[in-house]
Amino acid sequence: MKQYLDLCQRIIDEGEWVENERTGKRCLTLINADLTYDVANNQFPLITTRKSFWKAAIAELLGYIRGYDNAADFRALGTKTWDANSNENQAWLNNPHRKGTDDMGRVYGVQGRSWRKPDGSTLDQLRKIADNLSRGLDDRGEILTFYNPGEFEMGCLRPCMHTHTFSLLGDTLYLTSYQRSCDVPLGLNFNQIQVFTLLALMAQITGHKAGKAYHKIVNAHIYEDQLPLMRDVQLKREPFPSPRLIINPEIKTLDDLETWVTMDDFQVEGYQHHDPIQYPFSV
Ligand SMILES: Nc1nc(=O)c2c([nH]1)NC[C@@H]1CN(c3ccc(C(=O)N[C@@H](CCC(=O)O)C(=O)O)cc3)CN21
Ligand SMILES: O=c1ccn([C@H]2C[C@H](O)[C@@H](COP(=O)(O)O)O2)c(=O)[nH]1
Repeated sequence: MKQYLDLCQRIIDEGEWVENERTGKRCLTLINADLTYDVANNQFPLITTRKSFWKAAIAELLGYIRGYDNAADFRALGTKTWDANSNENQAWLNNPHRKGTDDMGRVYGVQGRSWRKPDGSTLDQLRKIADNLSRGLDDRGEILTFYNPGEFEMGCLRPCMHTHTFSLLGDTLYLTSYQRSCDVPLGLNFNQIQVFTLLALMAQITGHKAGKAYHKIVNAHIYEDQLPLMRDVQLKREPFPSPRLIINPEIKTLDDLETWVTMDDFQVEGYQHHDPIQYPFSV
């Protein structure tokens, strides 16, 4: 939690104002942030200085793992986070590749589970990683990437957290996740949970201990309409200790994640938090 608050403070102290054409809003912007999560000791990086809707963040991750391309499927899992980008951004609404209401196009999990090869067949990046790690193999290329510049125009948004690299040292699994663009008040609240949970889940289904997760962010920003709430409300609060994430031990394979897992298979213990804060969202 301290590292999150330190990053917010650093953006306020050292950030520079940058115009953003896509949203039409200015952002206070900092380049380069490194966050580390202690998955081995179950220090769940849940924001405590406001109420965090952590189930929505895990639902979003599960949707990526399943390769969903539709905001309705995300809603069925328990998150509305893709409603705006799939249905309210004019550039995407005008895009001939959009297949109708709720379509997100070829983003995130679509690339992760069915990357298109030149011969027309598809590649399942996550299945290959899960299979290798389950056999105790790290080929130094256990990389799940959603970043496919050749298909950017076929999706509603370029992926923000775009690449996850898994590494095996002995019987301990590590994760390094890269993010090109980070809405620190809203997006990072979810992305921290997702990086932590992705490592915890992959360790569990491949039969390894979880080590640390490293989260590398390039452009970390606060939108101008979020700044007063961050500076004058959230940063004035004292954090509480980290809660713990409990994952159903019956989740044992990638197939389990793809078929029967729901948000009921995740619990949080010891979550003390301050009141919610509603940050403005930019589409
Ligand atoms: N501007 C922007 N920021 C983002 O963080 C973001 C995007 N766009 N577009 C794609 C996804 C969607 N994400 C989202 C979208 C909405 C919330 C949000 O509204 N969160 C609220 C409450 C969520 C709830 O009630 O479930 C929050 O207070 O955290 C968070 C992340 C993250 N990403
Ligand atoms: O997982 C996510 C997804 C998105 N965001 C934020 C980062 C930016 O504020 C916007 C995306 O805008 P771009 O113009 O494509 O950079 O969404 C996030 O923080 N986390």
